[in-house]
Amino acid sequence: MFLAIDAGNSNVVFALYNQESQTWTNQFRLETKTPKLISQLAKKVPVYFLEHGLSAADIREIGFSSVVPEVNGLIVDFCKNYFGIEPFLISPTAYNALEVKTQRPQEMGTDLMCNVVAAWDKFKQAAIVVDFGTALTFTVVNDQGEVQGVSIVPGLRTAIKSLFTNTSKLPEVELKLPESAIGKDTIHAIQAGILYGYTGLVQGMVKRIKEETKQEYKVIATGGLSEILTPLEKEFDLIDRNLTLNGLRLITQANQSL
Ligand SMILES: Nc1ncnc2c1ncn2[C@@H]1O[C@H](COP(=O)(O)OP(=O)(O)O)[C@@H](O)[C@H]1O
Ligand SMILES: CC(C)(COP(=O)(O)O)[C@@H](O)C(=O)NCCC(=O)O
Ligand SMILES: [K+]
Repeated sequence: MFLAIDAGNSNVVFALYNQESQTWTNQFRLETKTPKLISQLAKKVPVYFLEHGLSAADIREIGFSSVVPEVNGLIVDFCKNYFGIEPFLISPTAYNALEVKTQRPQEMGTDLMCNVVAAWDKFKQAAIVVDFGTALTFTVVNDQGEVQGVSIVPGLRTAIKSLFTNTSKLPEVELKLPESAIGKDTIHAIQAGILYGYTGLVQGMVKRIKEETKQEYKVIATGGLSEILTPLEKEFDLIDRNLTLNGLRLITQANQSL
């Protein structure tokens, strides 16, 4: 089995891929925060394997994407100790098939690179990948398979947290779309502002990118919060939570023989 490890700013996702059935068979998340991650790696991973009838020896190869360099050492050491495997750490330039046409290709988050590699593999067309993670990102690939660049705003939960931490009276609210854009109490006011506001933000960004580049795109959503903004459903050609994992697999595959 192939193991994909995707370290984002909120969660480290572990996902197991069965090459014979070509499916992701198992998936679990740990919290990225470092003190918690150390104990979670040591406890939750072995327990998960045990509970699901899996053995560390089932894992033949590991692909690792991280946008949180602080945790890389911990995860690499864990992989060496528990699986006896040195993971393949993805870099933004690890996938030669897609050229990164930005000023500093090395700066681009490897999760975003995984996203566009998976999008290109699926559609072979110009695409905008919208990733609803800790950050909300738009990554653009043109019809030649060239990565054009990225736009970044605070993610939905990050935006709600920032209101809560920067004000005296605003609570942290649930990510739930209210019926009206006009709030009738504080909780609804925040939900209305964030959820309808972000709906407009995503629509506006997609429109702006299309206008600037005079091109049509497949628009693909991914990330843990990709299904919260239900009014956006018609904007997306595809919502695929496994997009990053699929890209991680394709990049690892292109670099080593799976
Ligand atoms: N299956 C899920 N259901 C609900 N919330 C989720 C789920 N998966 C992730 N989330 C939440 O979505 C947010 C973004 O997650 P994710 O896309 O994994 O972010 P990152 O890549 O930045 O770690 C986090 O707050 C996470 O807890
Ligand atoms: C933009 C991101 C913070 C998104 O991270 P995530 O929300 O998945 O945790 C990450 O891809 C990152 O740190 N990128 C580096 C900057 C760049 O892509 O240009
Ligand atoms: K991510």
